[in-house]
Amino acid sequence: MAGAILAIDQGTTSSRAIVFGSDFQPISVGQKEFPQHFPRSGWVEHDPEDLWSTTAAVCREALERAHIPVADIAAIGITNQRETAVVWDKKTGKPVYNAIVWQDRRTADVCAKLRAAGKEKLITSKTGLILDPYFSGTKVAWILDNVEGARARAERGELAFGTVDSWLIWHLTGGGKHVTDATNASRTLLYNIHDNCWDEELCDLIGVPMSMLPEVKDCADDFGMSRADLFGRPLPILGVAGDQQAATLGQACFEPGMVKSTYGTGCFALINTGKEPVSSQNRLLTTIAYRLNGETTYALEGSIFAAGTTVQWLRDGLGIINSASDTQAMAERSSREQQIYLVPAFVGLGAPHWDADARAAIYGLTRATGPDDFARAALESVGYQTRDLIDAMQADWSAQGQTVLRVDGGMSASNWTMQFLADILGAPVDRPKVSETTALGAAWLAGSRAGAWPGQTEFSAKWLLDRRFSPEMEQGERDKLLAGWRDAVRRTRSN
Ligand SMILES: Nc1ncnc2c1ncn2[C@@H]1O[C@H](COP(=O)(O)OP(=O)(O)O)[C@@H](O)[C@H]1O
Ligand SMILES: O=P(O)(O)OC[C@H](O)CO
Repeated sequence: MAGAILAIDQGTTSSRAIVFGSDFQPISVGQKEFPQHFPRSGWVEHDPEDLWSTTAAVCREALERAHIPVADIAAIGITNQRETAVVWDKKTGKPVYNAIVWQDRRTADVCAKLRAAGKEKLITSKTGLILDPYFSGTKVAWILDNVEGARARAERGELAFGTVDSWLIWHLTGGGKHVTDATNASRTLLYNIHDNCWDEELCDLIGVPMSMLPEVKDCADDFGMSRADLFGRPLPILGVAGDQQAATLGQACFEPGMVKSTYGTGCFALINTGKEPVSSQNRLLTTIAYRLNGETTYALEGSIFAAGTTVQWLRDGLGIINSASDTQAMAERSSREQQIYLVPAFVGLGAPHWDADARAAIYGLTRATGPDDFARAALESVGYQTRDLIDAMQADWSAQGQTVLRVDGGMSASNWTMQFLADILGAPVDRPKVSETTALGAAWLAGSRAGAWPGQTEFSAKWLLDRRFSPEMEQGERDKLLAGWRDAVRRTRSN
């Protein structure tokens, strides 16, 4: 099948590769988990060598399982966990420290100092981001300041910084290319999203020498050729986007006002706001949705740190479920008499609260509360948090109008959760047939650049609905539940 694409999805907990046919359907998948390192409370690291070795292995696995000649692969597309920072030696390709992961909070004090120095407004106006340890810039500076000799080496031009896409491309191309795309660059705190370039003032302020930074390309662009020995022949890398932006493309959210929400470990909702960046009054992020043919399309993003991870906590922390899908029957059994609220601030609260010090809490327990009610509260917390994001989006951008939410990610498989989401939003929730929207978005970038896949209009027309969840809840009930949720969040916040 000519026109097939190898899509790499390097995520927080696993590396995946999917071969898509020219009909946009997955042909084969390879997936490998890798170790998470938690050296101290609030620190999260990955070994960069693991990111690369698992990626190379899953690519080979997917290619073998596809049972098609490698010559039929038109291109490689890459999508990745965003913000995670890798610093390596330009000569040897060896990392100088582990990758510091997006969830890592170690630079909270650096952010607090910058805030106290009155720098947040400047940073937000240029980057569209909030001054938070979530983003790459302060993580890179931490490596330079804490690994012996690293800052001097960086200043001599010997070290490279990259988000995970850059690190993978460096290795895929045999160390020849130090590149990234505009979406990944827009998550670093170092990139000016209005001028579309690295920002010297921000690099000075945060302490990252500009010689470390990769060249920034469009999302569909020439990122180099893979080494001939890796997959049997060199393959062109023609598409790159951060995973949430890739999901936005895979969901064909090309029109202003279209919004997608991805439910994996966390939840990330992006609304396409068109060619003009909308600056948020409600603590959402302004970010680059995609850059194609030199033209930038922007999005407002709401990032929530706990969605599927709350279900994992029911399994691994409380031991009340064996597998994530058990929650469906439990939530169905739970009595509405039991109105408990779980605010899943396990690593603080993300948008729109940005409260790094809040910790999770449960309210409304009685002697009759049981495991079924905990499961329901966990699933409901995902709906409530999404509602908070959508409210913020509507307040920021009046052009939005009626919301139809396109959903994807592992947790969107939960029918109960998706129905509650529609109920609490009071708006329809659409789940597509292809659940691998993140990888599909990367594949579309590469496939369209290769000329093997169609452009936006035809691709959008092929987006197929699996199921629409329509709101069934009475307005009075919704208002009552939301009032209880807001009260629970207020009591959980540290600020
Ligand atoms: N049927 C289900 N019901 C509830 N949660 C689910 C279900 N299936 C998967 N999940 C949750 O979805 C998450 C996995 O989604 P995935 O998109 O693979 O995440 P990631 O890419 O962040 O690793 C897990 O946290 C899991 O608990
Ligand atoms: O790897 P995921 O799917 O958990 O996504 C991580 C996000 O890109 C973090 O911003």
